[in-house]
Amino acid sequence: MTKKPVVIGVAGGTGSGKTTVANEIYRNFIDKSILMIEQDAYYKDQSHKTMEERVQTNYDHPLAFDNDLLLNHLEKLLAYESINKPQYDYARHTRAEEFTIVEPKDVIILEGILILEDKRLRDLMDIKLFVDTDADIRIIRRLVRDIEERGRTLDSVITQYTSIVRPMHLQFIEPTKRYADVIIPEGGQNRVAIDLMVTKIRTILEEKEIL
Ligand SMILES: Nc1ncnc2c1ncn2[C@@H]1O[C@H](COP(=O)(O)OP(=O)(O)O)[C@@H](O)[C@H]1O
Ligand SMILES: Nc1ccn([C@@H]2O[C@H](COP(=O)(O)O)[C@@H](O)[C@H]2O)c(=O)n1
Repeated sequence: MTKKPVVIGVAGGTGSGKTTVANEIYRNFIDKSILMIEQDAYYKDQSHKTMEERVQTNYDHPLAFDNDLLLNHLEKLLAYESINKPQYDYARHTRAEEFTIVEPKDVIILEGILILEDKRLRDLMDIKLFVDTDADIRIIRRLVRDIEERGRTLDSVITQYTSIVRPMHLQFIEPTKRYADVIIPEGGQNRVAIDLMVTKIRTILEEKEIL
């Protein structure tokens, strides 16, 4: 059997706990070969646009992402080739000049709001997870995070959430739950779900004769 990495997709709404879940899984394999790819790193480059134009972008629509590049990078990692992963700057709403060189690993965690929306990405995943957290909790988490870490103001988070994030979530993100193999309520605090996932990933690695 040809050796091929295991791909775990972690989807869910903004603030649902995707990154926390992905980090928890990652932590359990730190001794093994594991890497993380954030779909956010593949937001389309907007360096040619003015700041005023960038602020108007709908970042919760499938077309905001360069999924062709993401797909190309995943295919390389699946062939055990390294990639130059883009870096994203939330405050400037565009890609940074620098790249991160990512070396191939046996387990790939792909995390992002719309990773289950694109069939090409879904088809590469061995396990598809959807982190399901109530909208009121998600907006509270997002408010705190975006102001502390992503350079946004209270006003901009509220306006963006009501006019774009919420409607896009209902139209594009929530419906992808149907593609998930496992729905994880409450994200990173859900120890049972994390442990089950880690066990399942180990089983797949054994089946693929990677472990
Ligand atoms: N179960 C939890 N309880 C409290 N805070 C949490 C929990 N899960 C995540 N957070 C916090 O909420 C914010 C968003 O979580 P994160 O995992 O980044 O979500 P996502 O990647 O889905 O946007 C972060 O600041 C994180 O520390
Ligand atoms: N320039 C940007 C780019 C993205 N966003 C928001 O990020 C959210 C996705 O990231 P999570 O970690 O929350 O999953 C998404 O809802 C975008 O609205 C942004 O505000 N500005």
